[in-house]
Amino acid sequence: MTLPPAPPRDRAFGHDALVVCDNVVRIYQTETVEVQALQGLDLLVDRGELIAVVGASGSGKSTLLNVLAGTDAPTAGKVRVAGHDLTDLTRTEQVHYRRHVVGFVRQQAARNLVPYLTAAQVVQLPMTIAGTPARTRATRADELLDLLGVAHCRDRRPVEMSGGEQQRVSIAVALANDPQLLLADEPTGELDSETAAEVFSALRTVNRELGATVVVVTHDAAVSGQVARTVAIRDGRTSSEVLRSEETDGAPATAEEYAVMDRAGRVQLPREYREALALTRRVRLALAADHVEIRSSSDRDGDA
Ligand SMILES: Nc1ncnc2c1ncn2[C@@H]1O[C@H](COP(=O)(O)OP(=O)(O)OP(=O)(O)O)[C@@H](O)[C@H]1O
Repeated sequence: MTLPPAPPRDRAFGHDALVVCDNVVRIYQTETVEVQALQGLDLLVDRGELIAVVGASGSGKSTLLNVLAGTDAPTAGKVRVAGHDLTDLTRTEQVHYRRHVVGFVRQQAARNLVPYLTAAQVVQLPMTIAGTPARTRATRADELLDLLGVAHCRDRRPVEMSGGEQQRVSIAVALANDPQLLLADEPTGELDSETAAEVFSALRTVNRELGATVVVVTHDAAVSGQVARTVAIRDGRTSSEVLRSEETDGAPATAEEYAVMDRAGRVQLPREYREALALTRRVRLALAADHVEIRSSSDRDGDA
């Protein structure tokens, strides 16, 4: 068949995305073993998106967040966030990046807060370190606590707050220096489902009201069910994405799952598809008018 004319070539991969992961590899080397935590991961996140990252334990989710946070460096590949090339930062740039460009919320609220500081004081802490004037610090801390629905915790220390309140204050701390990217690693992991929904709703609020781009790692199916885009990581690579449309009057919300194709054209076929048609080693590809066919080549299997 005649191929349609090729579209113009892409500009630089993800040239207008806020987050660009291009073939990112992270290998942990210990004395006895080598673990490939990220194995050529590609990911683009646009400014203003809120995405969920899901995947089995050990698939590389936390490694990805640590790389994006600038606290871990990839072994190979490119990572760019808001124009900062994370594989090429000087010490000073690294400090600036972690202080101003990204905010991080960890699963354990205790690691986000300080036991002897009140909510207002702990939200002001990153601003003090950044040299923000006292009056601005106090006003911004109050505004953030208010936006996150925890203004009543202003003068309370962590022990005087519930788990959900602690995590909402943690989000305020992460947003103190107005980062462009907010990263959250299982922020609802230690909460019951009702409290988890409140914390997740707070993440949606900051995404909507402050325009922060949010990447949240979660095991919580309810969370990934509420975002427009869920990216699944398998064996250190992005393997599939679910895109959801919002419910509009009359039309129900829809969710559609897509396989991810990398820049070299590689797509991972789900195991159940491969098993159903006994697809192994080699397959036949054929281009049709609006799709590509993949067929078993079992008749020729066994060839060298
Ligand atoms: N510092 C490290 N040294 C050695 N191996 C590591 C290190 N950190 C992570 N790994 C390994 O890298 C792989 C990916 O780990 P990672 O923590 O990113 O997975 P995850 O998807 O976040 O898992 P979980 O959902 O359990 O938190 C795992 O096999 C893990 O054991």
